[in-house]
Amino acid sequence: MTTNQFSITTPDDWHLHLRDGDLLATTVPATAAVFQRAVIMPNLVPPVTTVEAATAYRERILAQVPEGQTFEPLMALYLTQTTTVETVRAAAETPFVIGFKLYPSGATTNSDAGVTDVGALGHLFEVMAELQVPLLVHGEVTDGDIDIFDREKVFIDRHLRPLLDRHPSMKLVLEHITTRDAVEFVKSMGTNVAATITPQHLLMNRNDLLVGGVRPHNYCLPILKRREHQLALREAAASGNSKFFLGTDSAPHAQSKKETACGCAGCYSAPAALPLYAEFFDQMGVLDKLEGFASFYGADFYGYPRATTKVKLERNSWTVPGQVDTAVGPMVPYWAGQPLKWRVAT
Ligand SMILES: NC(=O)N[C@@H](CC(=O)O)C(=O)O
Ligand SMILES: [Zn+2]
Ligand SMILES: [Zn+2]
Repeated sequence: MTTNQFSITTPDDWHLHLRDGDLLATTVPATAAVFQRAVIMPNLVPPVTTVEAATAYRERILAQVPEGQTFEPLMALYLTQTTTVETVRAAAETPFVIGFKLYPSGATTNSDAGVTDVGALGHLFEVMAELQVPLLVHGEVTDGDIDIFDREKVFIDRHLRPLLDRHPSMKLVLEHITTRDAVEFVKSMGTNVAATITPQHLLMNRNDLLVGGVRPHNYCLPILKRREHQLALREAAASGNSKFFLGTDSAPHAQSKKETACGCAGCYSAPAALPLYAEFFDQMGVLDKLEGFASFYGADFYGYPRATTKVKLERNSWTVPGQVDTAVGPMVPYWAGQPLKWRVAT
């Protein structure tokens, strides 16, 4: 690798929100420009709960892929209290359905239809484990008496440990991890348990949310944690441990919905996703570890072939735009107005 440019296998984004309707004209090209595949989150209104709904949503996404690009959306189905075993079996038979997403009800954006009683879904988990259908988890409890900074750790202890005790072969991805507790939990489990990490949780901690004024564009869920947790995530990603891989959790909301008295959670990182991760690996002095994290470990975990094309990164500083115009109004991307050292060469 030379110091000023290098190529990696085309990466995949294992956790992405594209939304729907007119916004797809912005979000799909932004990700398709750099990523080969992405796991498309199902938290639409209404949520994507069936193979039929996922098939229709996937068609709407594919209609926005620019000419000449080969972007592949992998659809996650929204797990609810009334998901049936037949739907699990149908998911297993549909190649572009990657698995089920578990949102605790009320935990995050558009999660009202989420799970209220994890313990009552054992019959589904049994079939998922048997058929090796992955379970993707937003790991936070929602109880009003649990502090927002403790919600991930409590979810792991209260729900994930018992779930994996009962279904030890379950293929499970703990999404957008934010704590040392999550890093240690994932490391302590077998190769069937992995985690995604976002750029914001690698590059920031809660000071970046709250010091010197509240910064709504750094507000996402699970919320940024204290620095000690950030350091544990940085160590995990930079170590080259294949249990930890790229999932941006790019989650666009209109500027007017972020800069308001009760702002939405989510960072729109897609316009700068790969340069943001490159910034992190560069900070750690391990740019050579970017490719495994971004392009190999997720594909290997899920059992997809690694991409066969490459993308080139060059050291050529640029500034993330302050605003992106979309059909639903302006959006402020994550890292807006700040410099990044690396860019994707076109
Ligand atoms: N991460 C977020 O803060 N928001 C996501 C939902 C999610 O991934 O929890 C969104 O859909 O806006
Ligand atoms: Zn989430
Ligand atoms: Zn998400």
